[in-house]
Amino acid sequence: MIEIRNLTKRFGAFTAVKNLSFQAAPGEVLGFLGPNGAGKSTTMKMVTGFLPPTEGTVIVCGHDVLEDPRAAKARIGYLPEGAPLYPDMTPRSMMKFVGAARGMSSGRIKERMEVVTRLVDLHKVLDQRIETLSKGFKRRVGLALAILHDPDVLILDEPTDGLDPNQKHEVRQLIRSMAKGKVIVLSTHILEEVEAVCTRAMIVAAGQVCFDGTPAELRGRSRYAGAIEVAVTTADAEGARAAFEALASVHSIGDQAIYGEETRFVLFPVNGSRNSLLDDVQRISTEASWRLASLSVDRGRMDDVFRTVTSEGPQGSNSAVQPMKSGEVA
Ligand SMILES: Nc1ncnc2c1ncn2[C@@H]1O[C@H](COP(=O)(O)OP(=O)(O)OP(=O)(O)O)[C@@H](O)[C@H]1O
Repeated sequence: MIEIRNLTKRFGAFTAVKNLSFQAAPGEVLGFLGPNGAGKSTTMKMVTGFLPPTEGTVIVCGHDVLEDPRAAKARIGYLPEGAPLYPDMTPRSMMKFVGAARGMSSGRIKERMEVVTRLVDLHKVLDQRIETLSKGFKRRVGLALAILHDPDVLILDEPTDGLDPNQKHEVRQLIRSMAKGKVIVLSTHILEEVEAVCTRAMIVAAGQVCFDGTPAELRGRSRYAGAIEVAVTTADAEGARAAFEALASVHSIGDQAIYGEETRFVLFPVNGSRNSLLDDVQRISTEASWRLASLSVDRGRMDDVFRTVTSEGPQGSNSAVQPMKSGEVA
């Protein structure tokens, strides 16, 4: 369990993190999102005891990071941004070095190295100099070092940054496989990553929490959540649009875009009438001279809600997101 109370960090006159409070329990994978400079790394450094807060308290598994740093740090595994490593060492020698620095016995280091090497799949490169490894393997070495002492809390600063899609997939799988019984906090700029890996999403902007909920709740805040996307042949677009506009279940028509032979519309339903809108669209398409090429319900768009949430400011000060009227520009 980690508990963060009223955490603040000031650099001179600039406040990077403002009065941040949250708790995370074992089993939670908390995705920390936010624009550049939001204060994510600064928060992670304070949680791991690498940076003293200006104000506030961090409790890790019952230990105050400032008052009892050794006990707290023994429970934390930290993958810093960029995963700094010693380029001349090999993964094997670096694991031994870090294990010894953490006060682990040689027997325990050996036992954990076997487990960790298997977990992050390092066998092939165990004795290769780190500077000659690919980015993906370097990140795996960073993860191996972070989990070597089997910590209860894992703090991962942009764990998939700079990795190719396959490597991202592997690291995400690894994080998910480690989540049971641990608290994992990871920062990322990739909204899909939060859905793929996290049980909880927290968005910070200008050092303050703007959103705290599940990834599904985050997506659900999008004005597109529940909107209906339809496609018709471009030659029929004008007639179809007029028919959609005439429906009582349509609140407004959003983006209209041409993709090859097809034109797609986003139809926003009048509050509470998504099912009627679905029925209406299907009915008029069978009655009309044109046919639907596709019809789908939008689950909400992460990038859209991220923009809205981060521009609205701290949690509690924001209002519900409303669909726009026809003709308004997204
Ligand atoms: N040592 C420092 N001295 C002065 N300002 C700092 C220091 N460290 C961070 N900052 C500032 O604090 C703010 C928050 O930085 P931080 O690195 O925590 O942001 P971030 O959310 O992790 O950003 P990114 O997504 O770009 O990694 C930034 O404006 C940064 O310039």
